[in-house]
Amino acid sequence: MTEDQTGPRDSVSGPSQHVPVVIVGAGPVGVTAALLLARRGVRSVVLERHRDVYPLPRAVATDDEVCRILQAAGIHEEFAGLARPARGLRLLDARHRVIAEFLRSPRGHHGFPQTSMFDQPELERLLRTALARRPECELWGGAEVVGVRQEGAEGPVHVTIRQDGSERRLSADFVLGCDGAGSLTREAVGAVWEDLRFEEHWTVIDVRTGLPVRCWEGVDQVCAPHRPATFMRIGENRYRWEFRLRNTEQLDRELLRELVAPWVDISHADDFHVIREAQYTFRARIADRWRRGRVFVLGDAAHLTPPFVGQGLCTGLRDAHNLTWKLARVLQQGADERLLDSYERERKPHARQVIRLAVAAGWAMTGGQDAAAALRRAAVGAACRIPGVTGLANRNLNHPLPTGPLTRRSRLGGTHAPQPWVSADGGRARLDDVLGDSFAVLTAVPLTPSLRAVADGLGARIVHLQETGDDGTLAAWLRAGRADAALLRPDRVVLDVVPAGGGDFTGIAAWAPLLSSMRRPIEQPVSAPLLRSTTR
Ligand SMILES: O=C(O)/C=C/c1cccc(O)c1
Repeated sequence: MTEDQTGPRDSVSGPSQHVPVVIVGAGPVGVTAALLLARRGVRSVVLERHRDVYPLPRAVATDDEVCRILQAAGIHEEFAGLARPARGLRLLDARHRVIAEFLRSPRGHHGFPQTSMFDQPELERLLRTALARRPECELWGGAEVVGVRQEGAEGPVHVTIRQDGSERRLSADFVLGCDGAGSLTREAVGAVWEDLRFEEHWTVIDVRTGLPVRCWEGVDQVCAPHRPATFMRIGENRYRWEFRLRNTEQLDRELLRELVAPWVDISHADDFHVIREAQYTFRARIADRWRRGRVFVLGDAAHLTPPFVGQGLCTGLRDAHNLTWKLARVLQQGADERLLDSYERERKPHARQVIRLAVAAGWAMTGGQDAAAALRRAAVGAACRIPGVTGLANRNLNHPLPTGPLTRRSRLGGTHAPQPWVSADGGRARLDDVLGDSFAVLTAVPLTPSLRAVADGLGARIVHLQETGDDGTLAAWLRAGRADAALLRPDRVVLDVVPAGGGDFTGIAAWAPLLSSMRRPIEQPVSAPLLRSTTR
């Protein structure tokens, strides 16, 4: 990528420090990526142009898969202390009658509440505290990245940084651009936005109040083309409203009183403090490429989604989870760099689907003022048939990643394994805490020596379902997937299965060459039927 570089070429003299990974941007995606790498022993420097956490809230929601990612980063318990499980999402009509209700479970497939609300600055402080505990990570505040350039096809990436009035340079094996919508790294990757055709101006207000607020402890989406709105409780006495104002409107106290009246009466009250008011242009966009050479983009640098399904930050954290274990395998085990091609291939279709769902939800709230639109909205209540709105029922999108070398075609391939509580050391633990940070095999039957050798080649933990002491979730899941055993990637996605009745991992010929470590090649069994006895 020498010819497609961003920023000054060699304006900085002197030797540059080398680090395996440079992460541009210390928002939640960047810091989570650093923590996930650190858990695998990969060193990184996180560069952030601001010195402190941005003090105002932006993202407000996580789903259960994202809580699992925070678990992998080692902060889920602290996060639970500041998050508030939500009951779900309701679509209301202009008169605030419920048209459709999508309830979220307090314990979803991943073992966490399917929707939780939180305050972003609190999450960011938590992430940074966790980062400060890791010797593998450094966070450089006040460090603005002004150039990213890879030396040749195989060479290191040079990052030019402006800090305290002077420029310095870092070189890295890989650079992760977690630098948001205005990403400089995206330019370095040579990406352009694909417009997914949604652009609306909304006003977001965050409020602190002790007044009684009519609230069902979930998210309200008001589907009223003249006055669409979103409302949710974020904390003990913290609330968020989002309104699409008319072009001529100014949000003064009188208009605010009128807008929030369906939820709270502020006519005679002082105790209603707007702690933030911001104008946003909600957009739907996806970068046409997410990687060039050893430079990647993640989060808002790669995709922008309207907030109507609460998935903006979640999508970025999924990117970090998907990419970091692969990078670690390349850096530490000498795995083939083609492994990294799967990042964009797996993540982009999912991000696109999330954006489409958010656009559909936005359309349900705002689209059309004619009689046909009114009828369509009425139909939502009856059958939830507005295109995309049915997807809200399953908005945490536990749909399979596309089939590829690391997601073999089978009933379970590319899906996440569930996470029940299991027995551990005489107590109880979440499954992932027992599995550790690497690959894992969940098996209902004893493994043959050759399958065991494959698992060993991956450094996989082998867990026999008879011994997990879970509530039967795992056995039922394997049965439903018609599998005797499932091979899980470090991000808990099913890489491959041993089909019910025995056999080999079905796709080993595709994934073994990508995952092989230079130190410990994975041997492919010639024929490896499972032993059918129950003894080992
Ligand atoms: O579908 C859910 O459970 C939550 C959706 C959500 C969360 C946060 C903000 C939103 O506009 C929607």
